[in-house]
Amino acid sequence: MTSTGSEQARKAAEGLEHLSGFGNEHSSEAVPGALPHGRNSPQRAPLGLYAEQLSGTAFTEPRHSNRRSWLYRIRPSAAHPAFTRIGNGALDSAPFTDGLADPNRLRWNPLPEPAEGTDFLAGLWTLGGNGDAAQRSGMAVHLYAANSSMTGRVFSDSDGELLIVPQRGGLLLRTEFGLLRAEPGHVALIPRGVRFRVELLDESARGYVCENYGQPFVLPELGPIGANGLANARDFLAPVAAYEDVEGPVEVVTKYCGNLWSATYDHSPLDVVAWHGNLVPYVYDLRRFNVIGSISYDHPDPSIFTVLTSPSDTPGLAGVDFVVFAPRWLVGEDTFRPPYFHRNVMSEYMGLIEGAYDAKAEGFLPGGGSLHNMMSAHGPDRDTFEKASAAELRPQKLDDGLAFMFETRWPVALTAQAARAGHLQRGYDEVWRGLERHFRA
Ligand SMILES: O=C(O)Cc1cc(O)ccc1O
Ligand SMILES: [Fe+2]
Repeated sequence: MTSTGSEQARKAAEGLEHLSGFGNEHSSEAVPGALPHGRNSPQRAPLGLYAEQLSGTAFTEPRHSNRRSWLYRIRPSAAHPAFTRIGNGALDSAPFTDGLADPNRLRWNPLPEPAEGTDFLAGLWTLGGNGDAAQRSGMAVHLYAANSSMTGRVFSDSDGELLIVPQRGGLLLRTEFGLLRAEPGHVALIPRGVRFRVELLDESARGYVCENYGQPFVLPELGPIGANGLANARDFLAPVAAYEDVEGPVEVVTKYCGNLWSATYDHSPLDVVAWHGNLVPYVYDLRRFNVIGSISYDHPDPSIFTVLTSPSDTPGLAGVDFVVFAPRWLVGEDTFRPPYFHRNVMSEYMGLIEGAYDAKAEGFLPGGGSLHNMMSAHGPDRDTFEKASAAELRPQKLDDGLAFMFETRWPVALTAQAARAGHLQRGYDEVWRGLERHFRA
């Protein structure tokens, strides 16, 4: 990418304004008077704009989960030519019919550096997933590695919302709703169907994407925790309206039931001058997460670190949870403090944004990832087990890492490229070898 490109993006990303609050009814206008008052679709929308509704849930879903926004735009989205199929590159979708759900513990190094000129969309690489995109259930795990901003094209995903987890390099997301900045340590969410362009704020960028085909992510219930805690609603930031008034060819790529389709519009579809509603893209700084843990004994289950959850029809059972392991104090008395040994009915994909993770002494790298599929036995590696079993238990600050997990209700089937990847670690099982027997009857 040219340095001018990232300079422009950096300038645009400076001092962005936001609207705060998860799930709020927001409204924003880039030009005063662009939003109609008292109604959504007046006979003539202000300033000659077109009114358009974008829904994220069925019209008839209960109020508390209903999502939609009204967009006031230069041209209606309907004004476009036919889409035609293009190659999917390394992007794949559920159902992963050739995919194998592997009972082995698996771990990958970071993706290899991409070829020169790879943008976010071209740099998406699917590891695996579950469910079925066309059934709006399940999820996919993708990684991305890019060294170029998207230019002359925008992307939208009809199959699900995209939770983007930058690990290296900041991103400027130019969306239909306005601009968002996502740096490593932040997450960004793009709702299903929202058009956006990713520009790089640094020389290169890489990270993770959870594509959620299921119900939109919400904040988890807090139960006995009370009215506050975990991710606080006001820390979720939506953009203010900002539009492109660009006439000329713009490629719009959409992912639709697993395949990429492209159409060349004669204008930019990022032409929304004003909008209101509760279906919005947003960013969240993971360092704002209010970490709750044990102040007596035992290691709590990591559900206590849930940032966002995509509910299923069964109460408490998530299609996918997004969980963060953020800096925190460990004070448990007579407690094995790192993650315990376990076999979990849910499947766990973990990534590392920076530093190290407390269950793995070595080999779990920033930008890499591990998959501990349903019922696979895992937990601390040998070195971590030995150290933590012998440690003197003083209050200890864990502040050298930021890890996360996509935890999903169904096993993750691998793509062939993930199963055969050169960056798949061989011999991951070794980290649990040599766990000695200590039993004395
Ligand atoms: O496997 C992991 O490292 C994730 C995890 C962390 C933890 O603290 C408890 C259970 C669990 O699955
Ligand atoms: Fe686990």
